[in-house]
Amino acid sequence: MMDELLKLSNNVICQMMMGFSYSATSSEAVEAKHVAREVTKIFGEFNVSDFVWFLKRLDLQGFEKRYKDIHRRYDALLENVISEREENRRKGQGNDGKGNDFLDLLLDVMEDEKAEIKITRNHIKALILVTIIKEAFRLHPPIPMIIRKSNESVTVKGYDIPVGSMLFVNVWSIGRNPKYWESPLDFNPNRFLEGGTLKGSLDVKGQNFKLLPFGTGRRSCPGIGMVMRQLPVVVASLIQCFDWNVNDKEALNVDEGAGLTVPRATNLVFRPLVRKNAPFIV
Ligand code: HEM
Repeated sequence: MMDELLKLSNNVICQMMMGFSYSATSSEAVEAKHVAREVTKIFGEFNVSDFVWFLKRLDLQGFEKRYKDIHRRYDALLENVISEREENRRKGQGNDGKGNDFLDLLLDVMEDEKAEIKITRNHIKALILVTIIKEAFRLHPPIPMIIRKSNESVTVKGYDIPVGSMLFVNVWSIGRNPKYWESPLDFNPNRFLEGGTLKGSLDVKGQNFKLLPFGTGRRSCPGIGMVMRQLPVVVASLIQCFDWNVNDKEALNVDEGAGLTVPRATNLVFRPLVRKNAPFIV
């Protein structure tokens, strides 16, 4: 995923991470780094209330207070990004107020009273965090095949599948199939906003069979909730704290080699340099 982001090569976190440009101040960079660290920390901590049933309603370790605090601080960072763009749109700076990038597109929909589906600021905050991630999962699902065994004989589209057959569902190929995706090889997070609205917006929870990075059904990935919360934070931190220099342009080739976990065809070797306005290492 990093290599897709690097293709868009820009030093500004939001341009790469979220598909729009925004220059974080150094205090925002520090705050983003602290929030990211707190999220990764809290995920790994043992919560006694998860294991002792009669303690379930008691928050003995103060997790709830911390979750709320992280949420508030995260929200404040995103709020800055959105309100600065709204201010620029009002002043007519940078663009003509019509969707130039992903954030403009979302604001256009939010401001459009006639839009078929209403979106709020909270929708925008959620969307700017997950939509790039979804597109990377479509093109490069970390687990390219899901496997099932038929428990009865069935016929699917004229193919007889006897009971007990091993079935391999090629998630990687579905994500690149032009029958389901327009220009499937283009990296384009906007595709998750069909026609500039949220209509038909896909999630990755296994209900939309053309996008199955976490599988589907009873055996789908139980880690999905954790991944979809942590991944944006981890990727954002890596991008925000470092400039990623690459000497060999060939290393940016995103082709994949053979293997169960879709390894890269060419090794990706970076030289990370700490960014001046984000002087902390995650
Ligand atoms: C980018 C991160 C991840 C991806 C793309 C991913 C994807 C998948 C996929 C495709 C499956 C098979 C689903 C199916 O057969 O329908 C799976 C299963 C599973 N995943 Fe993940 N996973 C990720 C992270 C995690 C994490 C963080 C955890 C644990 C905290 C986890 C735990 C599991 C387990 C236990 C299964 C087996 C479920 C079962 O067989 O019932 N995964 N994952």
